[in-house]
Amino acid sequence: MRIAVVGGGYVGLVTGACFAELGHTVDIVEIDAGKAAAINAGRAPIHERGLDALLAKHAGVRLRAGTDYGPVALSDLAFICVGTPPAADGSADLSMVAAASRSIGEALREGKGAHTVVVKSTVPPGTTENLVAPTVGNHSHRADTGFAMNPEFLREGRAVEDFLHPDRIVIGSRDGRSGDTVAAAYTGVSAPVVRCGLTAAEMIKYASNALLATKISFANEVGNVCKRLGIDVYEVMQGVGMDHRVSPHFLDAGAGFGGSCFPKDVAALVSLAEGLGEEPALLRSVLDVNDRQPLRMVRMLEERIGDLAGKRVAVLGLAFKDNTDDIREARAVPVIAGLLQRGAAVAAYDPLAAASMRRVFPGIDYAASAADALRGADACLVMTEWPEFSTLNGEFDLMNSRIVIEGRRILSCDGKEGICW
Ligand SMILES: NC(=O)C1=CN([C@@H]2O[C@H](COP(=O)(O)OP(=O)(O)OC[C@H]3O[C@@H](n4cnc5c(N)ncnc54)[C@H](O)[C@@H]3O)[C@@H](O)[C@H]2O)C=CC1
Ligand SMILES: O=C(O)[C@H]1O[C@H](OP(=O)(O)OP(=O)(O)OC[C@H]2O[C@@H](n3ccc(=O)[nH]c3=O)[C@H](O)[C@@H]2O)[C@H](O)[C@@H](O)[C@@H]1O
Repeated sequence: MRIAVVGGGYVGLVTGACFAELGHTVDIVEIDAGKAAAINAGRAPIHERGLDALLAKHAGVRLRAGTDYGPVALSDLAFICVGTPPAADGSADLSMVAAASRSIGEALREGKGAHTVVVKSTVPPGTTENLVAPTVGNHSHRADTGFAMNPEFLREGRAVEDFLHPDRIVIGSRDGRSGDTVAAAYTGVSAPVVRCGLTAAEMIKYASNALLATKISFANEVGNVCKRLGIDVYEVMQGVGMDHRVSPHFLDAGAGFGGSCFPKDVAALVSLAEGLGEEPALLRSVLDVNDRQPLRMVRMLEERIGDLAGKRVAVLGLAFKDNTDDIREARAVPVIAGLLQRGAAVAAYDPLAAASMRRVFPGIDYAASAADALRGADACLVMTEWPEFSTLNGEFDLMNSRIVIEGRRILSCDGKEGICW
């Protein structure tokens, strides 16, 4: 099959590389010429386990990237994988989806045979039907294009594995042929396929992210009560998660959820619900609890050591989670801002994300290792679940005092004296 992937970011590049691995011929259309060149040179512009190996195997062979939409006209399937960032009011900004749809429409004017346009970006219910399909149609002047919606559930840092071994593949379509063509592209991936309408597929994605985010905020709210009671929320949630109706996943309390998706997708669902005249009280609370968690950590530290002015605080972990250099909505950002506001000096360390964070906070110290960040620190806040932090132990002895607040339950050192969450 010939597949065009529009947008070569986290989702587009992983989608393109994995479809090439499944045997398809893939063209990535990416407006950023630098990214396209890197992909063609076999260099992943993002850090994703397994991606370099796929690029080494397929770049220049079955996988090509460029800024030109020409390959769309030759494709059986064109996947839209551009960003849908939050607008100022929390709703999804669909300008990139609209622009991509226009360009796809123009390209399809030259196309022969059957084409299916597939939305993979996370978009509010109704977008494929009411924005993408009419925009493509108005610019292609064709009525024979098929449309499908195939949401993506991959996690950053585990994207290749998630794409090739998903829990399910959701395919929304308004005609059977389009849905069948998308399903055929996944031949070789073993997973149940959910077939539904376009709008239901869009809603499945929002509802999935919103439910996962809700589990985390629920665990955090219960965790805050557990803290007052002097009991361990992880022990409590382990007991709760053993009920198969709940599942043990996404019940880890701590600093709250970050990343480019949960905060924006829950906000977009809130905005959508409000626009429809609903009162999304639960979803608003999910965001509210999440917004408060990072500063709770700073306040816990103040309760513990008093005024933070002039204190040196090590912040371990800057990425929004482990195995990525992505700092979008990372919980370390409000924590560092809160520490600086209180006059503390920050020594930060992250195995991958220091360069990105330096653009946000150029004036703080960036250490080359966790040990360097901890040396001489009065306290430490752990913000990311990096596996390498789990083995830290003697390094905490380099601190002035062994006060460590875990925003992620990752430390396994013995003698957890002074260590709390
Ligand atoms: N990052 C993630 O883990 C996941 C993201 N999603 C969703 O997938 C979508 C894409 O997200 P990311 O890949 O993270 O975004 P991204 O920002 O990393 O990548 C989007 C890419 O599209 C390119 N682009 C923008 N407009 C274009 C146009 N008109 N033509 C060609 N290329 C264009 C940009 O230059 C950028 O490289 C979003 O809707 C997001 O919510 C869904 C599942 C997982
Ligand atoms: O739509 C998306 O973009 C993606 O959003 C999330 O993936 P991702 O944001 O990459 O990362 P997660 O592993 O879900 O973690 C998100 C945040 O929640 C936090 N988290 C996660 C689990 C938990 O129990 N507690 C918790 O605080 C993590 O530390 C991280 O900050 C979803 O897990 C993916 O299924 C989805 O495709």
